[in-house]
Amino acid sequence: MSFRLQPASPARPNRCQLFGPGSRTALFEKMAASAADVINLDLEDSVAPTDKDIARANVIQATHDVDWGNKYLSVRINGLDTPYWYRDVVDLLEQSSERLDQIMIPKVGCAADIYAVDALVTAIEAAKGRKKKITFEVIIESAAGIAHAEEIAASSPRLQAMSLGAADFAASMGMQTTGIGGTQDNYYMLHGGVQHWSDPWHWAQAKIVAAARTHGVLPVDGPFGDFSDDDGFRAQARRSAVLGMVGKWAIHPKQIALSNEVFTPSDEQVGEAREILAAMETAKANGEGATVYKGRLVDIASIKQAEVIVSQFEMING
Ligand SMILES: CCC(=O)SCCNC(=O)CCNC(=O)[C@H](O)C(C)(C)COP(=O)(O)OP(=O)(O)OC[C@H]1O[C@@H](n2cnc3c(N)ncnc32)[C@H](O)[C@@H]1OP(=O)(O)O
Ligand SMILES: O=CC(=O)O
Ligand SMILES: [Mg+2]
Repeated sequence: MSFRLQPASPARPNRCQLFGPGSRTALFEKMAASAADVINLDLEDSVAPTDKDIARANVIQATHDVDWGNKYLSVRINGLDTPYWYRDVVDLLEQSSERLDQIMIPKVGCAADIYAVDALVTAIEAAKGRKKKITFEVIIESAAGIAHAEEIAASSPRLQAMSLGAADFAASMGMQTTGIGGTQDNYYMLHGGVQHWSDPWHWAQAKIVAAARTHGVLPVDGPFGDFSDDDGFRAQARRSAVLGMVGKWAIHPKQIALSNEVFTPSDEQVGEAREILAAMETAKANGEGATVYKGRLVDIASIKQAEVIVSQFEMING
């Protein structure tokens, strides 16, 4: 381990982030009643330019009127390349209730983007005497964003989560696809004349996980567009979970249960992790750093691996 210890990530469940357009107020109560851990009310790409003002007003009103229960409540503002974002921040910070937890900043390309939003948020919080410090989450969804993922992850103590936005990412990278996440037909290797599909999102996810974990930020997988494809969603989410991501977006309510299922360690995983911890307790009592569990090596690193699973499970189950 480096002299500088890896900071802990925020200890709150983030298995599913449910999105809904700020212009569709009829969805707000349904979102609040859902089983998602995080709610993302959107002012950005699911809202038409003509509806930006009304969506902003709706979302602010909903921070006062809707009972969001124990949800982590986040609002996605517009990108810093638009004329809308400053008004989003000013109105949200001046007019929303203290129920607002977080702002999601899309299309982040460098640490200075976060600095600019942080400066504005900090000034308004002070001016309005807001008691709760708003947290940030970012979307990495451009070539610049992925190139600068680490400096972005380090950019502000407000930053809690970093998502991969597969749709804008694909566009920015010039990827030849209209798919939002998931298997891409043309991304395969040939072996003995047989096609083997690979995962074009993998390297970006891995880069986000490393950047986020280095700075104590939660890495999150973004949208999976085909909400008719439960198995495809599950497969993508399972790969993300194995890579170290803590959750995934839902762009339709039917994806919530799938996400919660994948990002909650199963009884079997937790049972095995606890057995490994017990095996290592016995090893320690015997003065050993390594031992055998079910025919395989476990050692002091295995304790940390097992603790990841047990602590995820315990955090989710209170
Ligand atoms: C891709 C890049 C990104 O930026 S993704 C993030 C931004 N996008 C979004 O926020 C889109 C979020 N999703 C939606 O707007 C809708 O779910 C879309 C995909 C348009 C589908 O809506 P709709 O045609 O109403 O779906 P449906 O008839 O199958 O709905 C079934 C029941 O579920 C409800 N529902 C729908 N969407 C949500 C939602 N996001 N949150 C909570 N509830 C939702 C519908 O109202 C419907 O309810 P009911 O059964 O009639 O009571
Ligand atoms: O904002 C999300 C995306 O996939 O683009
Ligand atoms: Mg996007």
